[in-house]
Amino acid sequence: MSGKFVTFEGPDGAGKTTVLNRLLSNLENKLGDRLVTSREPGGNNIAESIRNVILDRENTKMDSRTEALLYAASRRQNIVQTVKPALEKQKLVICDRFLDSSIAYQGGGRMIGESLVYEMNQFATEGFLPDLTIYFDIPVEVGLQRIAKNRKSDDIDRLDVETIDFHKRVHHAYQEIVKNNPKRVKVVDATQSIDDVYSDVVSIMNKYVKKFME
Ligand SMILES: Nc1ncnc2c1ncn2[C@@H]1O[C@H](COP(=O)(O)OP(=O)(O)O)[C@@H](O)[C@H]1O
Ligand SMILES: Cc1cn([C@H]2C[C@H](O)[C@@H](COP(=O)(O)OP(=O)(O)O)O2)c(=O)[nH]c1=O
Repeated sequence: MSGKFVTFEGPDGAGKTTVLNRLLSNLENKLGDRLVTSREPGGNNIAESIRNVILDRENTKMDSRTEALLYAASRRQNIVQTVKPALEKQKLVICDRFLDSSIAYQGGGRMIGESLVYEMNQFATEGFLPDLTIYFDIPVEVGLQRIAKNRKSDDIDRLDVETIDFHKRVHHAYQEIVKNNPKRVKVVDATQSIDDVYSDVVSIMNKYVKKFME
């Protein structure tokens, strides 16, 4: 497979979606159908159906391990149906969140434990990892303030109502992922202006997935 698989990671409110949308609209012109985008949970019909179950505000009784399994199921479908077929056709695949989100949110946030969540996900991923992960680094409070400032109340999902401690555990788990995967995970300072974050992301892409950026 000589395509490239790039994932965006970070706490809620870090600005991933904002920067990703800008990047994608620029890359679409250049790459056309050599660019494939996805997101987790979701990315195709089956995985989007799983997403709706996970994020449904009515599902207050969802057990942490049920949730972790559903994320892994969505991931499996994303890999098999969307990501790998595109990589086999030498495309660039950019995905909003991937395995690191499960390690951080279910492993850290929900306290299942990072290594247990990692092990469980091996069934879904068979060891498959991104070529490059761009991590949006931001203090928990700043991310949450951004969300609070900009979101309408009917836009709030089950995970947005988690406690500050939950988000701090997620953040801490992400820091560990960054520390333990220096080759794969590149960090951007997400507290900067949108323009500066965007330009840092483009610099990283220019360096690590050069052939799609020229
Ligand atoms: N660099 C930035 N500075 C200030 N506000 C930002 C920045 N990036 C994003 N935002 C705003 O913060 C909110 C969350 O951004 P979003 O891109 O949805 O984050 P994420 O997808 O990481 O959860 C949005 O309302 C967005 O307009
Ligand atoms: C992929 C994934 C996401 N999540 C969470 C992180 C987000 O809060 C939520 C996805 O919702 P989404 O609205 O896509 O959030 P964002 O714009 O911040 O990416 O799901 C997990 O808890 N585990 C996972 O494995």
